[in-house]
Amino acid sequence: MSEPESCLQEKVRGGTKMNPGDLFGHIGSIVGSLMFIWAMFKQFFPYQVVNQIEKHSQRLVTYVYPYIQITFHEFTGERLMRSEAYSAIENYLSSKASTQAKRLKGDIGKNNQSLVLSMDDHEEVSDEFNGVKLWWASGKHISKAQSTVSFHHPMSDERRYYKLTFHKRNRDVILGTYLNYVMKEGKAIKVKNRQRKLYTNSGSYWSHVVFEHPATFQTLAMDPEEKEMIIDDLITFSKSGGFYARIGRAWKRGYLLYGPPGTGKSTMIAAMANLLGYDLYDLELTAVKDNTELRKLLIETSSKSIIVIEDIDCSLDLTGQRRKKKEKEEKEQEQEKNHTGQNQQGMQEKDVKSSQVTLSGLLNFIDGLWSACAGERLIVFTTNYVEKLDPALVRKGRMDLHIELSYCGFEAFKLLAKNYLNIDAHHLFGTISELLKEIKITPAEVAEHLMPKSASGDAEIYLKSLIQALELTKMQEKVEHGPHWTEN
Ligand SMILES: Nc1ncnc2c1ncn2[C@@H]1O[C@H](COP(=O)(O)OP(=O)(O)OP(=O)(O)O)[C@@H](O)[C@H]1O
Repeated sequence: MSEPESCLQEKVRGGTKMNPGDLFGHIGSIVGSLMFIWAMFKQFFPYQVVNQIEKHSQRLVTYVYPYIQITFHEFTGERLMRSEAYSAIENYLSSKASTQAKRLKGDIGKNNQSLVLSMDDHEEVSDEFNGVKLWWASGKHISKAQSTVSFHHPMSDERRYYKLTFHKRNRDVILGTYLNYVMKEGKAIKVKNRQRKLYTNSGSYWSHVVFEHPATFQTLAMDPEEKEMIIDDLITFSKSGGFYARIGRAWKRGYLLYGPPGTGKSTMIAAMANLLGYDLYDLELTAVKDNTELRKLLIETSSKSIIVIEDIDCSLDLTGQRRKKKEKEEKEQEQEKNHTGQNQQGMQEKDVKSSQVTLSGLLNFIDGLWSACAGERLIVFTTNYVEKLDPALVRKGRMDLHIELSYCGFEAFKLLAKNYLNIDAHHLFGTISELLKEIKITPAEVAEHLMPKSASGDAEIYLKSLIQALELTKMQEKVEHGPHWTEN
């Protein structure tokens, strides 16, 4: 028999297009009818003849219909839950549908921005896996029994399905690997397209909004090599589920971002979330009462998420209880000296005790319980003062990567100029390059100068404004450091 493609050519019968699923279904029903007739009449034939006929008819059936079909229904179970397999297949087929199917269905995606296309009912697309060709057809049953009952819900009696057709010689490949592959890919596409969320905690409860920060690594101004290294690290992490499972470690990674305010720490976190398609949990530690609440919050975070604790040095008494004790003693001495300050003192004490989350509570969670949570998670701490942090918090293994975000260098400036002014070169770049070698300015400040103030603004105006600011800072520093101050 020739390859199935020839059978699968569009057939127009009585004006309706026939897909391979229908075609094979049709052949199947003819074969079924013949079998039925044979069952009725075979008693009139001698035993040997029956044996011979059955042997040959079996061969004939196999010869005529060498394909296997698997149907995946949209709704399954008694409560008609939407099948995960169906939705994974739908996602998997969406890209194939847009290039192959002649009739497509369009819908607005969950992020309300992109149009999502899928194949319309009774359409068909082909696929190839390890050299094996197969076909997916979409279809729908309309239940007649329900159509009168569900008058108010005209769509509720439609049952959609996908039908997979493949040659029986490929059974092992399809059932063994292909279907797993489709499920995995389909779920990955779903994760990529899902609407991501930004969670924040008030006390021990998370609330969320849609996360739509536009930052990407492309727009993040920093040393290009370091940026490449970070992107590599993140992508490697996100693909290393198998590796972490094999070595028996929790699939987590810790990042410490440090640097002065306005150097892009928060922007980088948003870029990380956008790169990996993860949700963001912005954990406000000062709002968490104690370690029990902290544990509850962290356990509730979902897989594929970044948990962020910003300004960790301000959120936690990082030098442990000792400093607290010392402060308390000092305050007590002061209190003894000054009885009139009693009320105020009480209030300050209350502040110190308002959050009883401790460093050890946080570390215990990162090292211990955390490991029991399935799925991948990044934990990111940020600080403006890395030197203030307790070494226990930042030691390797807990914080796998320490990333310094620093003042704006010339490379970072060029990227900002490209982003904000859409220029790659300018005669003032040389002056700026020289000034940036001497003056510390944050990318946030540079961005402020380059931000177009009018629709017709000339790039030169903004670059000159930046040069002015840099020269002013240079003069101020000279004044502050006296006449002997030398530029470094
Ligand atoms: N490296 C950078 N690349 C591009 N834009 C930047 C960068 N750094 C800062 N910016 C701009 O400055 C603004 C403030 O930056 P951001 O909040 O990321 O800094 P930060 O280091 O997190 O500051 P803080 O320590 O005060 O939280 C951002 O909205 C962004 O537009």
